[in-house]
Amino acid sequence: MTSDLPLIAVTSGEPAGIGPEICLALANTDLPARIVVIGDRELLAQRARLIGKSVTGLDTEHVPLRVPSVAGRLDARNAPYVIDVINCALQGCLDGRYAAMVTAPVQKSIINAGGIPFTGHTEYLAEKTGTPRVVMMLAGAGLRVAVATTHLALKEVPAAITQQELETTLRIIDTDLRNKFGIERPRILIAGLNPHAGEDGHLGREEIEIITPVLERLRNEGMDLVGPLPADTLFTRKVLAGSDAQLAMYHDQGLAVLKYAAFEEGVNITLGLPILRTSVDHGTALGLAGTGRADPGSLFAAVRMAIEIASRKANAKGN
Ligand SMILES: NC(=O)C1=CN([C@@H]2O[C@H](COP(=O)(O)OP(=O)(O)OC[C@H]3O[C@@H](n4cnc5c(N)ncnc54)[C@H](O)[C@@H]3O)[C@@H](O)[C@H]2O)C=CC1
Ligand SMILES: NCC(=O)COP(=O)(O)O
Repeated sequence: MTSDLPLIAVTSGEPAGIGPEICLALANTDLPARIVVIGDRELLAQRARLIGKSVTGLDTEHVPLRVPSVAGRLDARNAPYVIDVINCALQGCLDGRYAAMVTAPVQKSIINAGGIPFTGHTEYLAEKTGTPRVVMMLAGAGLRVAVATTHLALKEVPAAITQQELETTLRIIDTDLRNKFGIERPRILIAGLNPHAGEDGHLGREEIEIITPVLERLRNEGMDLVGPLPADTLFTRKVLAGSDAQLAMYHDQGLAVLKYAAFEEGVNITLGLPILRTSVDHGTALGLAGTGRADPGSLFAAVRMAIEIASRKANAKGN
């Protein structure tokens, strides 16, 4: 029955990017959900005409652009529009109208240029929902790569990895792998921060002073944690075998591997939020906007993951 299907909001993202046109691929799909694309209806129709597609069969919730948008050309005057779209989906999730929100990419720099401080959906949704700590995790090609720090200048990373932050991060990953992914006792591999995981303290002491004490504490509580492991070999097939997730210490340490292995099907999920949010793994690809050549594979994977988790949650409630 149609009414039993989860209602999923998809934000169309930066209007000048590929977000609006990859959302068009969600029209008339046979996915087990009702999909609602949030964005400016005329923008979606215009982008459809540009790439020879149609908006017929696409359910939408209209949020008006501030100024008309041209594919590939950023305009800071539309920064509040991008935020309106995210807020609309978030409010729908908080009200219980939407089972999940799936986000198309935004251009972080132009939101800031528009006068709105913004580092990413991850941090924005955490702040708006009053969640002190969330975790970014990207999944694809059999990997689930979480990061201990998100959008941070590299020189600020070591100071951000404290025992308390790391412990909270691992607890969130463990809890969400159980609750969202149905993994009974997740095995998590943890990367070191320094080359060779610090080489016994000769190449940095974060492994000895921060990471190892946290892992020992949480192992004593029963968590299945392996590490700290040298990051350069953590992602080799033999080391990965049997693991359910991998924790990198910073953005590019983990996400470069994930994107190499699974760019066309990668899904970004924010763990620890009171609502369910998944996302594409790619950015706004301005150079492709309006060409019709953008691959919607990651968006479909993000929608599928949202449906699976929402359905698992609904079934657990029903039991
Ligand atoms: N979830 C989000 O909102 C995300 C936003 N971004 C933002 O996107 C902007 C651009 O970031 P970049 O680093 O240039 O990464 P990007 O992912 O936009 O582009 C990297 C390369 O991948 C290609 N590409 C990206 N998506 C594609 C698709 N669906 N099909 C075919 N080819 C695709 C692009 O043409 C480019 O060659 C930045 O402002 C960044 O912050 C980046 C990642 C995620
Ligand atoms: N590289 C992943 C990324 O930048 C995603 O950011 P967010 O907007 O999901 O926080």
